[in-house]
Amino acid sequence: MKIESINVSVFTYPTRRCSDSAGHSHPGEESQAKMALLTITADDGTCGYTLAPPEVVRPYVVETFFCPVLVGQDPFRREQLWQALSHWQRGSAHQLTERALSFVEQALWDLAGRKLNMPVWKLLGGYRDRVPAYGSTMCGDDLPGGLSTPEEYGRFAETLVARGYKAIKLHTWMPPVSFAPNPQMDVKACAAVREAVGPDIALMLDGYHWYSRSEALWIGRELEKLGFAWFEEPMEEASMASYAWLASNLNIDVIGPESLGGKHHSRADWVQAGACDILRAGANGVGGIGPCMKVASLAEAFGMDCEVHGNGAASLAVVGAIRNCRWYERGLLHPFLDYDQPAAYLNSLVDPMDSDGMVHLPERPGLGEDINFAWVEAHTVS
Ligand SMILES: O=C(O)[C@H](O)[C@@H](O)[C@@H](O)C(=O)NO
Ligand SMILES: [Mg+2]
Repeated sequence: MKIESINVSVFTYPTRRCSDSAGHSHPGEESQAKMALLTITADDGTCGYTLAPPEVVRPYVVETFFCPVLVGQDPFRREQLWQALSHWQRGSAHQLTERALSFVEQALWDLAGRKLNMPVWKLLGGYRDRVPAYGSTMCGDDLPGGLSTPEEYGRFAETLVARGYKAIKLHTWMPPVSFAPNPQMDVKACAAVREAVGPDIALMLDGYHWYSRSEALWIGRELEKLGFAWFEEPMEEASMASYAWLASNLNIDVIGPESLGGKHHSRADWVQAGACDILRAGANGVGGIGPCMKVASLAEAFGMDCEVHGNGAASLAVVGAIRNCRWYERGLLHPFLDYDQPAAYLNSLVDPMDSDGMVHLPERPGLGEDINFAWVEAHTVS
């Protein structure tokens, strides 16, 4: 079996999600967005697919890195192909990103699953066929009735518990919201949510990512009083020393790194430095499903959990495959948006959640995305 071609088609779809100047998503007016469908085709006709941001898998990346390394190769030799691409990264002048590496690697997993008629989460180990989800809110905003006050966070948390969530993670206010960053407001939102949902719902905070050590320490101690389960990315993750200092001064679990590069290598340094109590990695950012599994194994070897970052088929497959992850991150959620409504290019969600807050792993072969190929074809623009 050999890889014959790698293609990307970009298509449009309607969305009410928009990004602010810091790249965080919020609800907005309906607009047309673009998504890329990356397809790896083998010589026997088997295909592997991933959905990715068009800029991440743009033609230059496909032609300069993906095709020279993958075309003509056996698609089942994922580790060898991943190592080759990973080594090309150094000479790519930062053009071959870890997200690009993640998406092409995921397409190889999807191809393997489709060829073997098996869901990827079972190929990875198949630890469980359903996982508890936490509701991960969008960042705060200044939209009346949205997430503009602590009370609105509390009310939204009540609706999430009614939907079935047994855990909720708050992303609080960040610039460009006028009063952000604001440690006191962050804590007020956390207190309002704890008051609204009671003591039995697990709560976590993922706040402004550039607080000082002093600000982070104060917030962390307030979260301890509120019985929060973990404290996420309160400071610049490039400063591992700051996280080692914070983790040594707090009882609440400090989790990370999420946005830091370095794949599974940087995660090993964080464990060695005591910079976190819970490791973090997502299949879309750490270099793909394989590196994400390596981080999970590293965490397990040190008696730690690895809380997988982000929603989506690939991260969900990892969560379904391993024991040492307590939650699937389902989101991002907002009072104005219905997460349970699949995007126009999907026939159904890859992460449906029942009324007990359990997400059921897909039984479809491959990653399990239920892609509406007719929609993609009809709305392809390049
Ligand atoms: O863009 C981001 O910072 C992330 O996507 C973020 O919104 C969210 O996914 C996160 O931090 N999860 O933990
Ligand atoms: Mg986060």
